[in-house]
Amino acid sequence: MTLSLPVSVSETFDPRRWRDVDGFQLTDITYHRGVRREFEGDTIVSETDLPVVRIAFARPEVRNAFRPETVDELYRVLDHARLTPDVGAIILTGNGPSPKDGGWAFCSGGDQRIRGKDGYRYDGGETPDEHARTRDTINPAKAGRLHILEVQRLIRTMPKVVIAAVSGWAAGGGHSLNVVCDLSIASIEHGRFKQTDANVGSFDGGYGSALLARQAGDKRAREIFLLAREYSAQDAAAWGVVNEAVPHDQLEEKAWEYAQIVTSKSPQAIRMLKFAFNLADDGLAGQQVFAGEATRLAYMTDEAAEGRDSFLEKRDPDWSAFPYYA
Ligand SMILES: CC(C)(COP(=O)(O)OP(=O)(O)OC[C@H]1O[C@@H](n2cnc3c(N)ncnc32)[C@H](O)[C@@H]1OP(=O)(O)O)[C@@H](O)C(=O)NCCC(=O)NCCSC(=O)c1cc(O)c2ccccc2c1O
Repeated sequence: MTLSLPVSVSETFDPRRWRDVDGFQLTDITYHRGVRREFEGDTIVSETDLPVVRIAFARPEVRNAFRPETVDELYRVLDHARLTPDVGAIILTGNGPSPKDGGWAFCSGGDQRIRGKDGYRYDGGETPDEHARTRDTINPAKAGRLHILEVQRLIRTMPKVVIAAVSGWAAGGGHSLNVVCDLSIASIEHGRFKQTDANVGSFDGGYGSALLARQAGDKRAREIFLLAREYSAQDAAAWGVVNEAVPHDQLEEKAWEYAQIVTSKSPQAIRMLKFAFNLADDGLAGQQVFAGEATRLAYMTDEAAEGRDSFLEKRDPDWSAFPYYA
């Protein structure tokens, strides 16, 4: 098999670092697996998978706004990453720039052109030009969707670290996505933040606002939502909404570095830490996720094996080897 570099999907994308992930028909999202390649001259002689994937919004013409199809694809690839046992870190970013005006975006939230009364609508239009799609071409038989919230929950509860690389605008539901990621890096030149929900009659009253208050403090979070003013990547770093602001041409390099560091650590320790950070804010749902990992750890002990074996062997369990620790 001849090995080759993937097609470039963004000015920030380094094809030498990534391979396409097979088996997906994607239009609104791109999905790549990190690799280490060895070359002989220009020829790739070997390719080894690394424990990181890159997932990106691919609608730069509309500042990477999401429609239901985008959310479906995003959920599918995130869940694939979650289920891939040798992947430990996910970089979430926005491809760009826009071919229309050169603007950059991480994600500008729900696509307002296809917002119905009950949520965002699948496009039932026949037109091949997706940018000509309007509310008039919406298939009324399809239910309105707000399922970006399901994506938020998946990011929050997956036992892997999700790193936002904010390549441009993080607005509305895109702002909330950055908030819910575990770690964030923003482009100094193009990273811009604005929580526009109240401008368009929307409100993320869940993670998007509550976690923001955790990160930036209550008054600042109220300011961000209630005044809906633009703020910079440097402000975002100073306020705790991102971990670092870096030059645009180093954005994905820095995200890659974070991913390499995270995946050099103990997978068990990383998932226990992520779930421990979530636990208090996520209430019983957070306790359930954390406790699930504790159960997995317990299953690995001889004590738990004795419980299972005694049942299967139809005998009383012998707990004598297992002390009541103080
Ligand atoms: C993001 C901007 C501040 C960028 O401004 P800029 O001046 O750089 O660019 P333009 O405004 O000229 O945009 C270029 C081009 O893109 C189109 N576009 C941008 N954003 C969207 C969008 N969200 N939907 C549709 N189209 C968009 C824009 O119209 C231009 O197209 P042309 O054809 O004219 O070239 C600025 O663009 C902006 O403010 N965008 C809107 C941000 C916004 O309000 N987003 C929605 C917030 S609500 C939301 O996301 C949301 C979704 C959910 O599913 C929820 C579920 C449950 C609870 C809450 C939810 C929620 O809040």
